[in-house]
Formats: sequence, C-alpha cells, structure tokens
Amino acid sequence: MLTERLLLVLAVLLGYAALCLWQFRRGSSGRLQSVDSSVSAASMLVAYASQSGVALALAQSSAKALLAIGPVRVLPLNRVDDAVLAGTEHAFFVASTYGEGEPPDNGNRFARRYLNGSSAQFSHLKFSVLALGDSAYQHFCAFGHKLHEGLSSHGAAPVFAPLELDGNTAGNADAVLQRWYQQLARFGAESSLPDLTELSFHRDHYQSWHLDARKVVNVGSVGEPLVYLKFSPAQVLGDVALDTLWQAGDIAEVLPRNSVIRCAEFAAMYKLDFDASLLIDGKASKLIDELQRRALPASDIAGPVVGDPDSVSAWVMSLPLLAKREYSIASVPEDGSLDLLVRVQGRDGIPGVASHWLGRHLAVGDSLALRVRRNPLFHAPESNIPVIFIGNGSGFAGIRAHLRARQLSNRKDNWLMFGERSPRADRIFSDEIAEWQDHGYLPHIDLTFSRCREQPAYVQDAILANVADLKAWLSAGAAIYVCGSREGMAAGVDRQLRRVLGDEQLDDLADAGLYCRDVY
Ligand SMILES: Cc1cc2nc3c(=O)[nH]c(=O)nc-3n(C[C@H](O)[C@H](O)[C@H](O)COP(=O)(O)O)c2cc1C
Repeated sequence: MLTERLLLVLAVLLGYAALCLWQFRRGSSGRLQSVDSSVSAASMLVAYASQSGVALALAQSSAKALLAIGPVRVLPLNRVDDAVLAGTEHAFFVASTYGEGEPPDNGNRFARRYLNGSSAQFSHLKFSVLALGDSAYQHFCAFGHKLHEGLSSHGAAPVFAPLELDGNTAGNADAVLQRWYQQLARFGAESSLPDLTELSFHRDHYQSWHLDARKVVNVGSVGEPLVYLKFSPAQVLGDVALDTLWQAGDIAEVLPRNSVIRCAEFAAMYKLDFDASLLIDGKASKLIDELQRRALPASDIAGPVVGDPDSVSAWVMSLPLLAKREYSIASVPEDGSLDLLVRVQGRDGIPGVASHWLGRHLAVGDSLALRVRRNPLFHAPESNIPVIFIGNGSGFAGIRAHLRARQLSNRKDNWLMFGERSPRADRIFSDEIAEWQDHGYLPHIDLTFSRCREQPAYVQDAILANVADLKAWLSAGAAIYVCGSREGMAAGVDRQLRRVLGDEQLDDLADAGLYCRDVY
C-alpha cells in the first residue's frame, strides 16, 4: 500500500518536473510551440536563397555543423519541391531579400510554387529560418519572413522565431550568427561556432590596399562619373598569393578611409546640417536618419539623448560611421591589380559615402581597407561552354573580369550585350573591347545606347533583335551572365528573356547554374 502511494507520488512529481522542464525550455529558447526538436539524421535539409553568396556560405557552414547529427542535404531553394519536402523532417532555411521583399533568383520558383496560395500541406515538417537583409531597405528581411509565414500556413511547424541578420548594423551579424549556431547546437549540431571570418563584419578582417591609379571612363557623359580604380595590396598578405585571393565573379568589400569616417567629416563633405536639439527632443533629422542607416549600433543614438545641445553635438560629430560597400571586381589576379569600376552616386539625394570617397577623395597612393568576398553563384561555369554576357554601366566590372579570365584560358565563344547612354561619351573600355574583337574573343557583340539619336536601344532590345542566335547559343549549351543595375537593366532583361524563352526554360537555366546574375 505504502509502495503504491510512493509510486503514485513519484509519478506525479515526475510528471510535474517534466511539465516544468518543457515550460522552461519553451520559454528560455524562444520557441514558438512545443515542437519536438529531435532531428532524424536521414531527413535534414539546409536550403538557401542567395544572390551574392552570403546565404549560400552560411547554409554551407550550417550544414557542416549539422553533420555531427548525420547526413544533410544542401539545396538552393528552387530545388526544394514536393518530393524533397516529403522526405524532409527538419528544414533549415537561410534566405536573403531583394527588391520589395522578393527572393533572390534561386528562390523565386519556390516562392511562386509555395508562397502564392498553393494548397500543399507539410504538417510533418519542422523548420527554422535565418533571414538575411539590410535594415537600410524598407522591406527588411521580408522574404525570410514570407518564407516563415508561408510554410507555417502550409502546416509546417516553426521551431524558432526567424532570426534577422542585418548587414547594415555593425556587431549584429556576429550576435545573430552566434544565436543561430546555438540553436543548431540544441539539435545536436557541432556546438563550436564555425570560422566565419569571411562573413564577419569586424574591421580586423580587412586588409590595407593602395590605390595605384584612378580614371574617369565616361568623361563628358550626362550620367554620373564612372571611375576605374586599380589597387594593390599595401601589406604583405602572409602566405597568401595574389592569384588565390579572388577569381572572376568575386566581390570586393570596401570600408572607406582605411577604417571609418567621422560623422563630422561626413556632414561636412555632404553639407548636411545637424541640429542637436532635434536629437534631444527625439525628433529625426536627415543626418540622424543617415546615421542610423550607416551601421552605427542603433543603441548609440536610438535612446533618449540628454545634455546641452553643444555637448550632444560634439558627441554626435565624433561618432564613427561604418560604410561598408560592395563592388564587383573588374580584373583577374593575373592582371596584377584588383580593379573596381565605381559609379559615383547616392540614394534619396544623399551621396553614397563609399562611392564618393573612392571616386573623388581617395588620392593615388592612399590606402583603404578592403577584403574579397567569394561569390560562387557568379563564378565562371564549371565546364567549357559559351557564355552570353549582358550588362550595363558599372556592371562592366564583373563582365570584364570574366572576359579577362576567358581570354587567359583561350575561350573565344563570348557574346557581349552591353548598354549605356550615349554613343559619344559612354563607350567605356572601347580599346579593350576592340582588342578582344580583333583577337576573336568577341565573335558576337551588341552595344546599345539609350540616348542615341538615330537608334536608341536598351540591351533588352538587342535580345529581341537576336532571338534566333540566342536560341542557337543556348542550344549549344551557353550560359547567360548578367551584371549591372537590378531595376534599371536586369529586370528588363529578365522580362525579355522570359518573353522569348518562357519561364520554364529560364528557370531551368537558373537551376542548372546557367543563368547567373550579379545585380545591384
Ligand atoms: C540590390 C539590393 C537590394 C536589396 N534589397 C533588400 C531588401 O529589400 N530588404 C533587405 O532586407 N535587404 C536587402 N538587400 C540586402 C541583402 O539581402 C543582404 O545584403 C544579404 O546579406 C545578401 O545575401 P546573399 O548574398 O545571400 O544574396 C538588398 C541588397 C542589394 C544588393
């Protein structure tokens, strides 16, 4: 009798303890619901939606950590279909955002299939989302959230609230990544944080490079200056040889002025007024908005600001601005220099810190902090195939690097479709293009000029005028590489390609890595 009672009390206590533990874990881990987080090894998936390689790199390192549990499939989001989802018990999504909450190219087919009112049900699926974005944009991390909401509405169970990684806020990436890998560790993944040096936003991970030459390549243009810059490493890069530092398709991340510029310099450079009383009153001014966009830790200026206007003003003016900017590299290491092609421009009437710094202020002989970021999604095709390059403006940078690489490996089957404004002032790199033509590296070339009086045209018009050749090149296995402005050019090119080839063919090309875009 006594034993029975004891057993009963023990059972009640154990039940209560289990309930407490469940409640505690639910509360402390920020979980959304009581989803069983155990992961069966055979059914793990890491899917990425990535344009310029950041989400891809994070997906790969996440998969590496998850290997401690068992095999993991890593797929671009577009390759995730009913069959893949049916065989997946837990999916980890790493997804960036573009445009107005749109997915990167390798996520748009998935978005059309599952996030636009499909009736699919994935009640067997548990998932977590790492959303990548930039808080300078209005639709911050919006695609990651769409993914989270869309999958939830199909019955899939989110294990954690989506994490937002903000490329615009210094220090945020390290903290968010730490949380993401802690979450993976709860599933049994390797618990140590992988080496994320390449992704870290820490200034120590940049090297110093000298500016060796600078030249405006569109003198007399009605457009903003397009500046060609050549850099060489200012410091000995350890054992690293120049030719292993980057390859065609990679991106240079630049911090203007070696480290940071002071707010006072920024304000003076762009004649922006700062009224400290606005900050004290909690009202925004143009400069304050700008400060918040420029990667200052939000806490520095977000909270209530107290003090007399003069001391507040002095404090704000001493704040450092971090203005990391990314540019497609315009050369190959064999050229002996890392080249950039920078349009000196701004956004919303405010000049861009980095492009003005590079294009006007940095003197030949000065150095700046720069590092290379791999962009595998825009690397050269793996096999020896023809390539059709389409671009405009500063997009010539990425195209030039690829054409130089193809020249070095004697690949002659290149087609260049390139658009600028005026045939008089905007024939950029015309000597080089003529030389490539002379030596047979550009058997097909279409230069279009939107402000040409006789024959105004955009690159998308060149596509339409050459549909038969385009189809012939694609039948011969060609890839399409697009580099340049996302809205101004690439959106129109994409529409035109979809019109002449159809959605299916273009999506298939993209999935096969034969429609690659470096657009911004
Ligand atoms: C042209 C362009 C548009 C972007 N639009 C957005 C946006 O609307 N919302 C957002 O949160 N981030 C936006 N971003 C930031 C990217 O999502 C962010 O840089 C991300 O880390 C890129 O990851 P990926 O290399 O995997 O594509 C944009 C970036 C670029 C270059």
